[in-house]
Amino acid sequence: MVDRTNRPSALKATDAAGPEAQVDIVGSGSSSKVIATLPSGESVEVLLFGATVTSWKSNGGKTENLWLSEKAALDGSKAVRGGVPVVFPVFGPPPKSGHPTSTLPQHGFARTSRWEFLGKSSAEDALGSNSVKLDFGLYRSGLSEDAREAWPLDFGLVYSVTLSKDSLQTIINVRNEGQQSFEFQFLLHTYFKIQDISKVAVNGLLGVTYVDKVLNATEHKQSDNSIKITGEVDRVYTSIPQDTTSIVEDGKPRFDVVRDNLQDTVVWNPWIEKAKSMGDFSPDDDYKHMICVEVGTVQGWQKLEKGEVFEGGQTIKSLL
Ligand SMILES: O=P(O)(O)OC[C@H]1O[C@H](O)[C@H](O)[C@@H](O)[C@@H]1O
Repeated sequence: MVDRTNRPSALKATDAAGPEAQVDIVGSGSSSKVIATLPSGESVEVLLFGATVTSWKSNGGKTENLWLSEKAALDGSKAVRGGVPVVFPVFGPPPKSGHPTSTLPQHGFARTSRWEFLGKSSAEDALGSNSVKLDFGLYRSGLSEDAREAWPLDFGLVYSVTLSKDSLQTIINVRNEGQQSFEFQFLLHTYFKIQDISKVAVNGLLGVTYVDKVLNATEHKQSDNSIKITGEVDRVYTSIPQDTTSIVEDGKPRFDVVRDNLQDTVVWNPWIEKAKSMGDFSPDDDYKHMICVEVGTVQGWQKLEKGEVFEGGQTIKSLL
């Protein structure tokens, strides 16, 4: 784990000799995005709207790892369909009443708020490869009036996106900056790009209890280590002891998703009808080319007292 303060370390250039990552801010207004590229060609793109990672290319920049709908709104008009939307402070539809998140929209406000780019820092790993960390911030002052009214609590989020040669790390740091305690849920709604859903399996959840949202929210225990996707899947796996969930394609490991201080994972594929019914999911049959494996803390609530900090996230490894 990195430091648990809520502010990113001062911008610091690497002491390492050799070229550093290139970081550019492109576009304007709600379409602004930060693009970082390593000297070896790998890259990441983060839209300030939602701090949504919309592209992550590994393998010298040749392999796109994230699925992004052709009709994803990238102009700040709605949450991005694809990439890595950040879900905070509530997952899914909020509780009907009686909770401070009750009047928030599905998946909360983080994915539809404009974040600040706080800066970059560079580092070199043990093998001498460069990596670059981009920090994004969202505070109460940055929320829409609606969100501020719906969730009248004082908080600070710093979201750090670190691009390395074969991995992407995305970590949230949540601080309670107010006088009273608050509760939240958090999830990274990662859309992985895959070649063919019929050849994909999600491994590493054996023995874990899950709620099946397709089967009327019934509770089950995962009895097979290998989950094949042959229809709509929407499952919330909770209290997972294993750190790593793997996406295997054609019998070969494709991605490892390593949880950091997060115990839950949602596995989602909308399949034929649901994909068709979503106006921003395109092309219709691209449910064949994506799988969401979403790490988070969504069972119950994380509680932060005044001044307390929570930190958690994921490291995703592209294994091609
Ligand atoms: O359409 P969205 O609000 O982006 O939600 C997309 C999906 O997110 C999660 O995976 C939930 O478990 C699903 O129930 C939901 O359909």
